[in-house]
Amino acid sequence: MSNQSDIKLTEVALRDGSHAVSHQYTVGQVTSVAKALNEAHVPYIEVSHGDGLGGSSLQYGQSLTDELKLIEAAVSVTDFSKIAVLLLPGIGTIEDLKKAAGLGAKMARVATHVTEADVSKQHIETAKDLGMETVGFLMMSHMAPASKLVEQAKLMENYGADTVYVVDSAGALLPHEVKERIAALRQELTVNIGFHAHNNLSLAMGNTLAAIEAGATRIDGSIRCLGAGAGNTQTEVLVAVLERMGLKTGVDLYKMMDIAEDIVAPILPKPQEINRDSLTLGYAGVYSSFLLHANRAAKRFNVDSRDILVELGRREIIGGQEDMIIDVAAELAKAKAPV
Ligand SMILES: C[C@H](O)CC(=O)C(=O)O
Ligand SMILES: [Mn+2]
Repeated sequence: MSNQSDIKLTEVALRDGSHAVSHQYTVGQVTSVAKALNEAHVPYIEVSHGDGLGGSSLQYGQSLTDELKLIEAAVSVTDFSKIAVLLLPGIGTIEDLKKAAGLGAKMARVATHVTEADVSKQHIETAKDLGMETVGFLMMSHMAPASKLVEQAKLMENYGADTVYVVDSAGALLPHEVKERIAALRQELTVNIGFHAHNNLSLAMGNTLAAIEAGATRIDGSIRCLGAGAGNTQTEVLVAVLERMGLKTGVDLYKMMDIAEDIVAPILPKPQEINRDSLTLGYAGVYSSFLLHANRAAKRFNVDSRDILVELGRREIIGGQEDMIIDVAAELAKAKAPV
């Protein structure tokens, strides 16, 4: 196991978890969660629409509250934790980034599909100019071999990313595949390497430990598993596991347990669990944030959401192609209609 004792956690419930609450976060909820996470000394708290800045739309899901208000609220109650924002070029813009920085966001995480890192250049460079810490976030990392990931990660490193993440958006990676990817990045890059898991195959914790063993020092978690699909690596559990391993996070375990139980659990519309739909995301290799949309399409077209997800996986549909969920559901409905 790595002898690194400085694992820096980013809590993503107020961003990735936005999918799980159908993008309905209120200022009150974000304020109470961010304030408590700050008191627990979580280094980074990500706040944005689930699909990043500018994500509120019919295509990605409309937010109840303007995300800039949520960012402002989180910044106003944090004096230890740094507020991070996610930006997917093409969904969010440089202007969105400037507004978030103006409100006090200190970290920009620029996310692209695993083979499209070149579109992150101007966003990473602008974030640097704004004085933000920068992260390159390579989504759907199961869709590319380690050699491709290295090539793409190097682009982000050259643009000025301080950290590059392997992002298992579908929760489809197996531990040996995580290890191979992180080890390759660790060998070829000089910047920090991070890992973001989804628990759809119940592998988020195992994969996270594999990533740490291979050299990752920046890890994402969602408290009470409040993330897309079956959620991410459960942050409070990770803090406990790392402490048992002698790896320091600086995060207060008891406080995290209390936040999970007393503040986050009451926010959840239903407990975060691996059910037939989230399991299918991991099994079929589908972007976790598609779950909400696939469920809605399944109801609308009276088809099995698993069939939609498996077909999306077969077609290798990726983030940004959410309109294909409706197409696939309509096609499945047509195929099963009596002639
Ligand atoms: C926009 C995505 O939801 C980012 C993410 O958390 C992932 O790919 O996983
Ligand atoms: Mn995610």
